[in-house]
Amino acid sequence: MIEIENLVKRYGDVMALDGLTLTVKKGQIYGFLGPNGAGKSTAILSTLGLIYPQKGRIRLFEEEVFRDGKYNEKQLIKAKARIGYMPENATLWEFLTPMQTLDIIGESFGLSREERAKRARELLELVDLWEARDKKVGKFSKGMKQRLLLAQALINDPDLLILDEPMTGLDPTGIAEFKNIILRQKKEGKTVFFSSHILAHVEEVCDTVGVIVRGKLRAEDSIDNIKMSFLKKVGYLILLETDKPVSFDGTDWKIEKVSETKYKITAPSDIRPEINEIVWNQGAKILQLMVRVPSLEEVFLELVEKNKG
Ligand SMILES: Nc1ncnc2c1ncn2[C@@H]1O[C@H](COP(=O)(O)OP(=O)(O)OP(=O)(O)O)[C@@H](O)[C@H]1O
Repeated sequence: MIEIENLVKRYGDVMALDGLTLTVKKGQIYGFLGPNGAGKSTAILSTLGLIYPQKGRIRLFEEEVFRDGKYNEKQLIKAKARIGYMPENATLWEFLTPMQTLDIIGESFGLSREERAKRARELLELVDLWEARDKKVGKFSKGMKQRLLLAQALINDPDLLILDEPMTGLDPTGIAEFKNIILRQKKEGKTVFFSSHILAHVEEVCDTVGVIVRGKLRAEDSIDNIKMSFLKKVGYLILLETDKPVSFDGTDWKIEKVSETKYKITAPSDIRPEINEIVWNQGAKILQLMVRVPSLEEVFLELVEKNKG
């Protein structure tokens, strides 16, 4: 659905995208994760043809829309008819009701009066705002506003939804509600690409995560696979029964002696068989061996730290 290749965007001296490459496949919920200023909004704005990168390629729905500084306007317009976009920090007309808001947006997409009324009802039910359909938006909570913005993005029944930081500023209930709506989109066969700098937003809901740091993608995979690739950093916490210290000389493992019988070991692969052998050969016994799989949070922070420059 989205293929970005070696995209470069400079704002004066600031290198916002430094050869960004990423792929979003049909039916995915793709979490575009990165710290503040990493280049997420720049990538999204480029995908929508709203800013001019200097180099690279962008394909949408398998058609090239951008190459080396130029958009193919015809293809871009065609692609955008199939995209729903929710910008970061978007504002609503506070003095209008959700019905009026969706009516105006529907009209701008060329929907007839009947279509607009039908679509508004479907969408307001979907985002759980039907009861509030005739209330002024100005009185809404942040969560209600975000859900209305999402309904707005869905007005043209898009195949691809692009959401820039949609959950920022929501409370836990708001986040849970938003995640549910996103999951429902996937069930309907839609593809969702959304950015966040908060890890908890992408965990649970995304099947694929791309991590951008300083304008480059540093990892792109399923959450499980990203964690697996960090298995080399897995730590084993070992409890031994021994009357003398055990030596791990000759291994390249990182050993931290917590006490005479307790060791924390970090190793680049699954070393469980070797640990057994070493300990056994020195007359000691393993009482407990715990594997410490890193959380996505740790993986993310590590990626950010490693690529900070
Ligand atoms: N219009 C602009 N003019 C100059 N520099 C800009 C402009 N827009 C963004 N930048 C810079 O480009 C870099 C990437 O910004 P971008 O907004 O794409 O990051 P982001 O990952 O979306 O950040 P956030 O999570 O804070 O929204 C940052 O250093 C930012 O300051």
